[in-house]
Amino acid sequence: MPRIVLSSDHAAIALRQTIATHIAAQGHDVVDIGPTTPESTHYPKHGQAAAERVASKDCDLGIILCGTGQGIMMAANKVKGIRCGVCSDTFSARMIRAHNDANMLSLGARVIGEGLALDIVDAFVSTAFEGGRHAARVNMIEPATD
Ligand SMILES: O=C(CO)[C@H](O)[C@H](O)[C@H](O)COP(=O)(O)O
Repeated sequence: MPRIVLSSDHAAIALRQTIATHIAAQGHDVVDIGPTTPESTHYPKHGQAAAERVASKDCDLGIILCGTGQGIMMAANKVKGIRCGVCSDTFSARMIRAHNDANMLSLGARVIGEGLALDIVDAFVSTAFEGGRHAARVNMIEPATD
């Protein structure tokens, strides 16, 4: 089971906590780095903090949320080694794993409801990268450093 880091800004605390409970019940090792209090905060620092957990390989995957999912995704993708996509449908959630080897998923808590969010999360965490022809393309996004 992958170890999964979660983070959000103030716009998505309740949905993030629901997702954390959901994937923990599936047996995933969940690292929820908050925040837990509802004060307004700044999505870039939360996106970057989660991305650094994934980039350092402390965690295998990351799930981040803000109001739209867009700003926190932009921040996460600035961290070397991160491939993060915003998803509002399950097909995209499967494809960003299968074809793009995305290691982070971003969700918009003001865009989608809880049921769809959990389905998207399930699609993301249960899909493996297909490799093959997709590997060369993913390598063009960012050359491997290992
Ligand atoms: O959606 C967002 C960025 O893409 C974030 O949730 C922002 O925090 C949002 O824009 C904040 O809006 P708010 O009116 O300050 O809650």
